[in-house]
Parts: sequence; structure tokens; C-alpha cells
Amino acid sequence: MSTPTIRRRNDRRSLRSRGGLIKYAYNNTSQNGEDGIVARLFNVLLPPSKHRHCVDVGAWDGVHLSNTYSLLVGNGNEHAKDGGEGTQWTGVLIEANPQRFQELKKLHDPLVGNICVCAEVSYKPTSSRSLTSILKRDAPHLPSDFDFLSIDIDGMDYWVLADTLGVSSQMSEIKEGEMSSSYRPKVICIEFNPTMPIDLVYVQPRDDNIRHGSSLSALVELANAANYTLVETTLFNAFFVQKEIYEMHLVKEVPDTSIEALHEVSMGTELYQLYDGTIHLWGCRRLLWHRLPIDEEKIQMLPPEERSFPFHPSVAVSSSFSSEGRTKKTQAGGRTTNENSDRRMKQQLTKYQNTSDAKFKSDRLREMAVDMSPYCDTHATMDKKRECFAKLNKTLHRDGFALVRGFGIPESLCKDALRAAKSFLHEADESVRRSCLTKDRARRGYSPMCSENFASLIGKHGPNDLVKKFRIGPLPNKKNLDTLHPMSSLHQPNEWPTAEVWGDENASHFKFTIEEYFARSCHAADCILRAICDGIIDENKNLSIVESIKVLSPDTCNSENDADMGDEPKNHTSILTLLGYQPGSRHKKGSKGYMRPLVSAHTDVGMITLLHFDSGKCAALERAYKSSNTDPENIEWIDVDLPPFHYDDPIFVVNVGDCLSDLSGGSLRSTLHRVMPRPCPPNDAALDEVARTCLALFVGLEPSVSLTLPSGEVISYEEWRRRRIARATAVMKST
Ligand SMILES: O=C(O)CCC(=O)C(=O)O
Ligand SMILES: [Fe+2]
Repeated sequence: MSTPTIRRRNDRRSLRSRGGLIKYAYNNTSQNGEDGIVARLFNVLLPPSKHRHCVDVGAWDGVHLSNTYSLLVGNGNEHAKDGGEGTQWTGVLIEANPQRFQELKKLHDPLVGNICVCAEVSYKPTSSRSLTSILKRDAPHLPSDFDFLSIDIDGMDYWVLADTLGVSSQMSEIKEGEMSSSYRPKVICIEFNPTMPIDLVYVQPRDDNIRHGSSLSALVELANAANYTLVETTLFNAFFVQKEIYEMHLVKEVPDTSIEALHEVSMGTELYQLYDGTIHLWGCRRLLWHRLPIDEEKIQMLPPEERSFPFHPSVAVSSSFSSEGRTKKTQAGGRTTNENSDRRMKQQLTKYQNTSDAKFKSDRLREMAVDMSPYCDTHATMDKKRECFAKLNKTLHRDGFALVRGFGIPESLCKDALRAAKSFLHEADESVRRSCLTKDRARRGYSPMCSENFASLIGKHGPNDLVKKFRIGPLPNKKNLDTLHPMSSLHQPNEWPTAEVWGDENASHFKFTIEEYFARSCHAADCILRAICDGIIDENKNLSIVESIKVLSPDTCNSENDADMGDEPKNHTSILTLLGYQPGSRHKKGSKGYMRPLVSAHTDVGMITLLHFDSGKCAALERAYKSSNTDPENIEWIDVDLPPFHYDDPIFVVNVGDCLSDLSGGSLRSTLHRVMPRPCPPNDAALDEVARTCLALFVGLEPSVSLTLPSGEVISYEEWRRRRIARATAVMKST
């Protein structure tokens, strides 16, 4: 098996200066060369002094990893003159741990002048355990500009330094009146957290009980605010000197005092991600202070069997409904860029080659689909219903689209209906289709290719849509036929292809199958509306929304008139449209290198739309991604797909229409969508594979039902539709 090549280029690291104080680093008792740096500073660079003072916070036993041992005790060992020839050092040594403190005392008691304090230093300036309080109380003769301060207390180091130097928590200013009471050591050595990135400013919470440590960058900001300059770092420690001292004595030795020149993060742990979702570690692969290895397998988000590239051509749309999904940007008029259509071309040609990926994609889409069965099953518990509407409405709020399943519609019926639609729209002679042309083909019967224009729904001009359609709707019922109730334009007789032109069997099978699908999908739509309604009522205490949304619940909207209607169909105005797409002129790129939509970008007018389609390759539904519907000029588009694999429990797409969006006060979005051509395999490919068929149920309410708009106005559904269409027409006329 081939393995990846993994290494790091050296450039960034080689910037780190090796020529400054670090050149003199060595350890006597220190951990990472601090003894040598201190010696260089006080022996050579700073003006000589007969007597020097140091303070060691976190002194341990005075020896272990000590930065002051060589100054205070070191006589007699190989670096006897560490603190400067002829210089006498005295120190204040503070240690919190009582056992270690005993050792510390044992070491220092015989040495004249050294003071040992057993205390856990607090960050609180007002505390009797603050460093300034301890120094003032226990070492009253310590000069305020003593020579060397070493802080290593594994947590609050930053805040102890801030309080000692009198820097406010904002780091930008010296606290008023505190300077005189503060200390200004000439040189500071302080520990930082060496795992943190070089540009990270991390200041641990100001809490004695928290042990995070702070970053080097944070300490540099703090020190700069108090007029100190960074002059060197070791693995864990930063050295700062007073700015004036730096300028007088150290500029030559340390010309570049930037963090980048003086530090290299060698204990950092970095993460990067592979396309297939694997998380890789780089750098330090262990928990530094716990001495535990970081197990790469334990920090993975996906189990090994789920690690694959989600946008692999054959799994291209696994996140159709996720806001984080792959998107494509288009230019004005909804054109796909050259780059995208080339990529699309490749994707389409390889889309179904890899069956295991297709299965993976199917399973993902199925997982995403909201199970609506609690709304179809009269015995479902409220908890189940709540779970259902919460998932549904969450997705609809976010995307305006969702996948739904669990209606009990047999898969065989969906397949038969798609098959029947395909044979009518694609295989039958045009004369069959023309046998059911109606006057009002926007509502019933056959609507030929290029005879409609959905761009007009959003008040746009554009080429006519390249799709054939056939529509049926609810029949006029007793109420409509009553002379007192003139038939609404939304209720009309259906028109079917005639037996004379298509043959008895074809015609009756078509009518029977499509009517059956219509009835079952209307029932599914009722379930969805009830769930949406419950969801909105649950999440909304706003009365006008609740009032207006109640109409969605089919039980409510039809209850008045149901009693005397027996088994008559309800008065809804839902229309089932069969849509047929075939490869045509728009499948070739135009002179400008982009493709034009088969159905222009639009929003659906009614309540919801319930879609079911086959995997025909020549067309694909896309929805706008994270865009405002009022600005369709610059939109990112994302595919809306159904699983190419069939399940016993068929999956549908539901999207929010304008009326529902209005009733919800805009909280449910009616998202702009369109149908785009997809490159097809060569011309001789079977029509069966390329033609695309869609069953779209556009769900409408009873024409006379009263809607309470969020504004409080009460109008009928029919009036709402009239205004909606008039609005779009007015926009079109003005452009
Ligand atoms: O064919 C499709 O996928 C959807 C068509 C559509 O959006 C419509 O007819 O409103
Ligand atoms: Fe639509």
C-alpha cells in the first residue's frame, strides 16, 4: 500500500535567530539553557554591580530546574562565577509546597541574606499572598528595581507578573498610582505555555485554581505595555529586560526582538484535515504535562468506514440540504461559470459509475430525510410528533427545502407514476399530448415545451422554460357546483389524453396511476402541513402567526363544510404537475460558455411543493444557497437530490411556497430554485437514462379559506394568490 509523503519545509524555523543570547545557553540546574543566558546578561552585558538581588517565584527545592541556584548557591561548581565576578547575590525564594519548601530552607538558611517564603502566590493585588504583598512584608529591603525576577508557577504566571508590574488587565496602560508601589526588575524570566501557536494571544482566566498557562504572545504584549523588551526565549521561558536597559546595553547582541526571531514553537500540536475527513496531527503528539500519547484515532470525528470524500463525482451531493454543502457561484442570470460546468460535466459522466459511493450517498440522503410517520399514524405520541416537526421545521427554516419520508406511499406506486409520466411526456407521440390541451393549461392538461416562463413568477424576463408538463387538480365538488358558489378558477375539470389517440389501455392506465398518486401525495401533503403548523405554533407565541398558520392544518381548514360532504374530496386546490425534461439546445454551452436553465429561477407560489423524481441525467434541480431571494443576480446554487437507490419507503423533497412563507411571517423561507441542464452521455444513450421526469404536487388551500396575514389583515387564499401574481406582473411591466 502506498503511504503519503509528510514532512515540513524548514524556512519558517530557520528565521529563528541562533546568534543572540541563546548562543550562550547552558544548564547548571536550569532546564533549557536559562543559566547560560542569565550569566551572559549579568556577567557581560549589564553594567557590573557588587550586589545584586533576585526573586524566584516557584523556587521548588532551590535546585530542581532552578534559574537562580547558580546565582545564589553555585559557588564551587563548574560555573562558579555565573552571577558575575565579584558579585554578591541575595534572593527571595517563594515556594508553595511545604515539603519542597523544607528542602529550600535547608539549602538557603546557612547562606546569609537569602529569604525563603512558603506561600502560594495569588494573582489578586489586594491579597496578602500577592507577590508585591509578600515582597513588601517579607523582604522590605528589596530594591524595587531588583535585578532578576524568575516566575514559574504553572498557571497564573501572567497575572502575577501583571500585578507585580502594575499593568491593568487591559494590558494597555499602567495602573494609575500603582507604579510607585510596583516593582520593576531589570531582567525577567517567565514561563509560557510552549504548545500554543506563536501568533496566539492566550491569557488564562484570572483564577488561582485554573492552570492553563498563557501564550508567549500574551506575555510579550503585557511586557511591552510595561516597557519591557523580549530579548530571548528558551523552550518554556521568555526573557524580558527593561526597555531602557535593552536600548543601552543589548541592541547589538539582540538586534531583532520580534517573537518570530526569538522563538520557534517546537512543542506545538497542529491539526490538519484530509479530504476524506481524516484528522491528522502534526508536531507534538503527546499531552505534554500528562506524558500521554495523543491517540490520533481517538480524535477522529468520523469512524474509518465513513471516511470518504463527500464531493467525489459519484457522491457529489451528499449534503444537498446542509448549509455547509458544496456550492457553486453563478453570475447574472444564473449562469454557471465555465469552471463549474466543466467540473459538472465530469461529475455527471462519472456520477453513477461507482456503486458503493452511490450507496453511501443514498444512505446519507435517507438519514437526512425527516420521517413523517408520526403525522400519518393516528396513534403516534406527541413526543414522536414533536421530534418530527422539530427536525422538519429546523431544516425548512434554514433551507426552505427538506427531504421527507414515512407516508406509507408504496414505492411501486411512485415507480409506476414516474413510468406512466415518462411514457406520456417522452415516449408517446406529440398528438397524444395534444389530445389533452386545455384553454387554461397553467391549471389542467398538457402544456407543451417552451410555452411557460417561470421567471415571470418572480417578475423577471427570460427565455421560456424547456420542459413539457401535464397537470391535474381536484375536481369541482358539490359545493362548487352549487349555483350559490360559482366555481373558482382553481377548481376545474381535468383533461386526460384520449383513448382514441393513445389506445384504451395506455390512456386508462395513465389516468388510474396518476390519480392514485395524486390522492396519496395530497394525503402526504396534509401530514406535512399539519407538522409545520404544530411546529410553528410550538415555537411561536406570537398570536397573529399562530392564527394565520392554523389554516395549514387541513382538519381546521375544511372542518366547517366537511360534515355534509361525506367522502367528497376536500376543497384544496393542489395541482399535480408531471414535468418532462429531455436533452436539447440548452445542453450545449452558449457562446459565453454557460448554460441556461431549463426552468428559470423562481419561487413556488402556494403553500408547499412535494416533489418526487427519477434519476434521469439531463436535468437537475438546484436551490439558492444562503442568498436573498430579492437579489437573484448573484447567487450560489446547490443541488437538490433524491437517492438514486430506491427504498421501500420512498423519499420526497418538500419546499416552502410563498404563501406559507408569508403566513409564517417570513420565518419559513420560500427559497429560489431552478432546473439546470446537465451534460448527457453521447447521443445514442437510451432515452430512459437521460430523460428526467418529476412529479410535483403544488399544494394550495381552499380558495375561500381566510388567511390572517402577519399584518393582521384577513384575506381569502384566492385573493392572496391574485395579489401575488399581480405583484410579479407589475414588477415585470416596470422592467
Ligand atoms: O423539475 C423539478 O425538479 C422542479 C420544477 C419546479 O421547480 C417547478 O415546476 O416549480
Ligand atoms: Fe418550483
